Amino acid sequence: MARPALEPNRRRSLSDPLAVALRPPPNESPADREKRLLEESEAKRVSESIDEMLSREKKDKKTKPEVKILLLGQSESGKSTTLKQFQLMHARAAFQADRIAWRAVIYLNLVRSIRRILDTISPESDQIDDNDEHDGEPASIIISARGRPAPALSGTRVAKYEQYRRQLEPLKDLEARLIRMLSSPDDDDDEPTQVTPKQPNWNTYATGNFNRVAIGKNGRPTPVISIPPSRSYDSPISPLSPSTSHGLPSPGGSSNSSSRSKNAEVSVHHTSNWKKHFSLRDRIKSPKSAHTNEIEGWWDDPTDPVHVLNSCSRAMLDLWKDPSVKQRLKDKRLRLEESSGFFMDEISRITALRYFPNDQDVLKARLKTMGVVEHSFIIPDAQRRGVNWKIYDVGGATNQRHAWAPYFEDVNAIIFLAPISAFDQVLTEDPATNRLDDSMQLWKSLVSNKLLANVSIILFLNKIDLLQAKLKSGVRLSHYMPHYGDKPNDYASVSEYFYHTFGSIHQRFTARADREFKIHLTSVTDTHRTAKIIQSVRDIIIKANLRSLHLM
Ligand SMILES: Nc1nc2c(ncn2[C@@H]2O[C@H](COP(=O)(O)OP(=O)(O)OP(=O)(O)O)[C@@H](O)[C@H]2O)c(=O)[nH]1
Ligand SMILES: [Mg+2]
Repeated sequence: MARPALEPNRRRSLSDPLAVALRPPPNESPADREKRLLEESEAKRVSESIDEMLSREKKDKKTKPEVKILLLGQSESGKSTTLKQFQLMHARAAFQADRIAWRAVIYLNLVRSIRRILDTISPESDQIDDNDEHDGEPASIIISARGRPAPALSGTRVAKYEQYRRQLEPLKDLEARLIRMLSSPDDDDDEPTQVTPKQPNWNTYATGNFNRVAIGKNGRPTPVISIPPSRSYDSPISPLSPSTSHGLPSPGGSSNSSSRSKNAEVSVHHTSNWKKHFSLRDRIKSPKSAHTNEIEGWWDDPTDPVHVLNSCSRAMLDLWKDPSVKQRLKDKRLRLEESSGFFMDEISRITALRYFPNDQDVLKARLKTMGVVEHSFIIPDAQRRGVNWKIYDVGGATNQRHAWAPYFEDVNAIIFLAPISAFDQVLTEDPATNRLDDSMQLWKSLVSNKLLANVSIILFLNKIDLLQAKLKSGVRLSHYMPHYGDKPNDYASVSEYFYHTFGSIHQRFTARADREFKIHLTSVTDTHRTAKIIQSVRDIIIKANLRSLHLM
């Protein structure tokens, strides 16, 4: 039998193992040969079209501008709130679709405020003050000097305390239930156990020594989920029980270990699907009716948390309006109005059966971030081309900061938030550290970080509304920052002082003096004001980005 003609590549490279492997069988029939050649030609066509697709994507990626932004700052500085403002501006439909899911968080914020009040006014809290003066310090309590809390005063007794406690007892179970609903079954396992330094050595990441966190996709740390394990709420230490309250509660825990677990802040990672229980999807009969108030919704479901809240509404209002309660909170120096997730002035609206959160409620709702959450937006540039913005919202608590560094490498801009109203507060997770000190240290280490030398930085001196209220109420900055001296204690002088202080830290320590750098005085819960600031941030970032593209 005649030997089939050698394929050209065969002739060239018989010793090539790949060519040998691809060599057709020696006794190939003409029909088999034709079939093989057809298959080979089809495979070649497919392979070429994949190559073409890949190269097109690569080209697209090169030409389609992309901007990466990191939101940084200590816990409760306002990072997630800033992100919500971006969503409001650039993904409004999705933001509004999610509003109903925030109902659970807002309920929980409200219930926790009630518990903080009850714990603070309980007669037992005086014993704790006497025995354990400085433990269990809430984040919003006044501290007497940099770091040391002022002794709490016993003062006024609340005559109706027992009555309030009894009437509000159902909220105890509701709190545990809301936490269970917000958490997913697997979340408990993800409680971060690492003890990390406040200021991780981010530079070690650049030298390849960064091995503290589990590395996930893209070589970045895998995000963690943390919801206080429900067992701490099922434990005999009952959140609302007068006989078991320990110290003053705080929004995120206290230095007292037992109260720390019961007060641990609820935090949910985006992967935990916390929105599912409160979305409208399964409840509305006709989606259209959502706009006409005709929906048959959660208020028809007797198991919905709103019923417990609604039945406790009167007692909540009485508690909050009671002058002896107000005085007691003042004596104990608990300024609840300043704390995260404050809804006490809207009890009637929020506990109404048909309560539907508005935009402002969502901005005020507090849910602590764990890990790093990526959000994408298409934002038009000056030429109306869609630019892909990736914004990373990180957890700011000290045990979360180790996860920031892997994002430093390819980020274009950082929005750093420093809550300047917090000059008289301490970190929830570390009551020995003044919040403003912590913000300044963080700021210094970021601006001097060589990995970030080419990154534009926008500084938000945030919570100016709270700063204004605090100064007006007579709290003196010089009491906490002796450097401030006898300058006027008004908003204009104090905000200028912070503007100058943070600005000069940048000037002295920056890794690159000519980077794009801008400072804004912000109140990121204020939509109108923040929209304007975001617009200017957008312009700065796009300008800096274009410049770097041209330089490349
Ligand atoms: N009054 C007022 N409240 C603010 C401001 N910025 C943020 N908040 C509130 O402060 C709380 C904490 O804000 P978040 O945005 O959750 O803080 P975060 O920086 O994301 O905190 P972590 O996730 O723990 O790192 C929320 O209840 C916000 O509504 C502000 O400028 N003024
Ligand atoms: Mg957050």
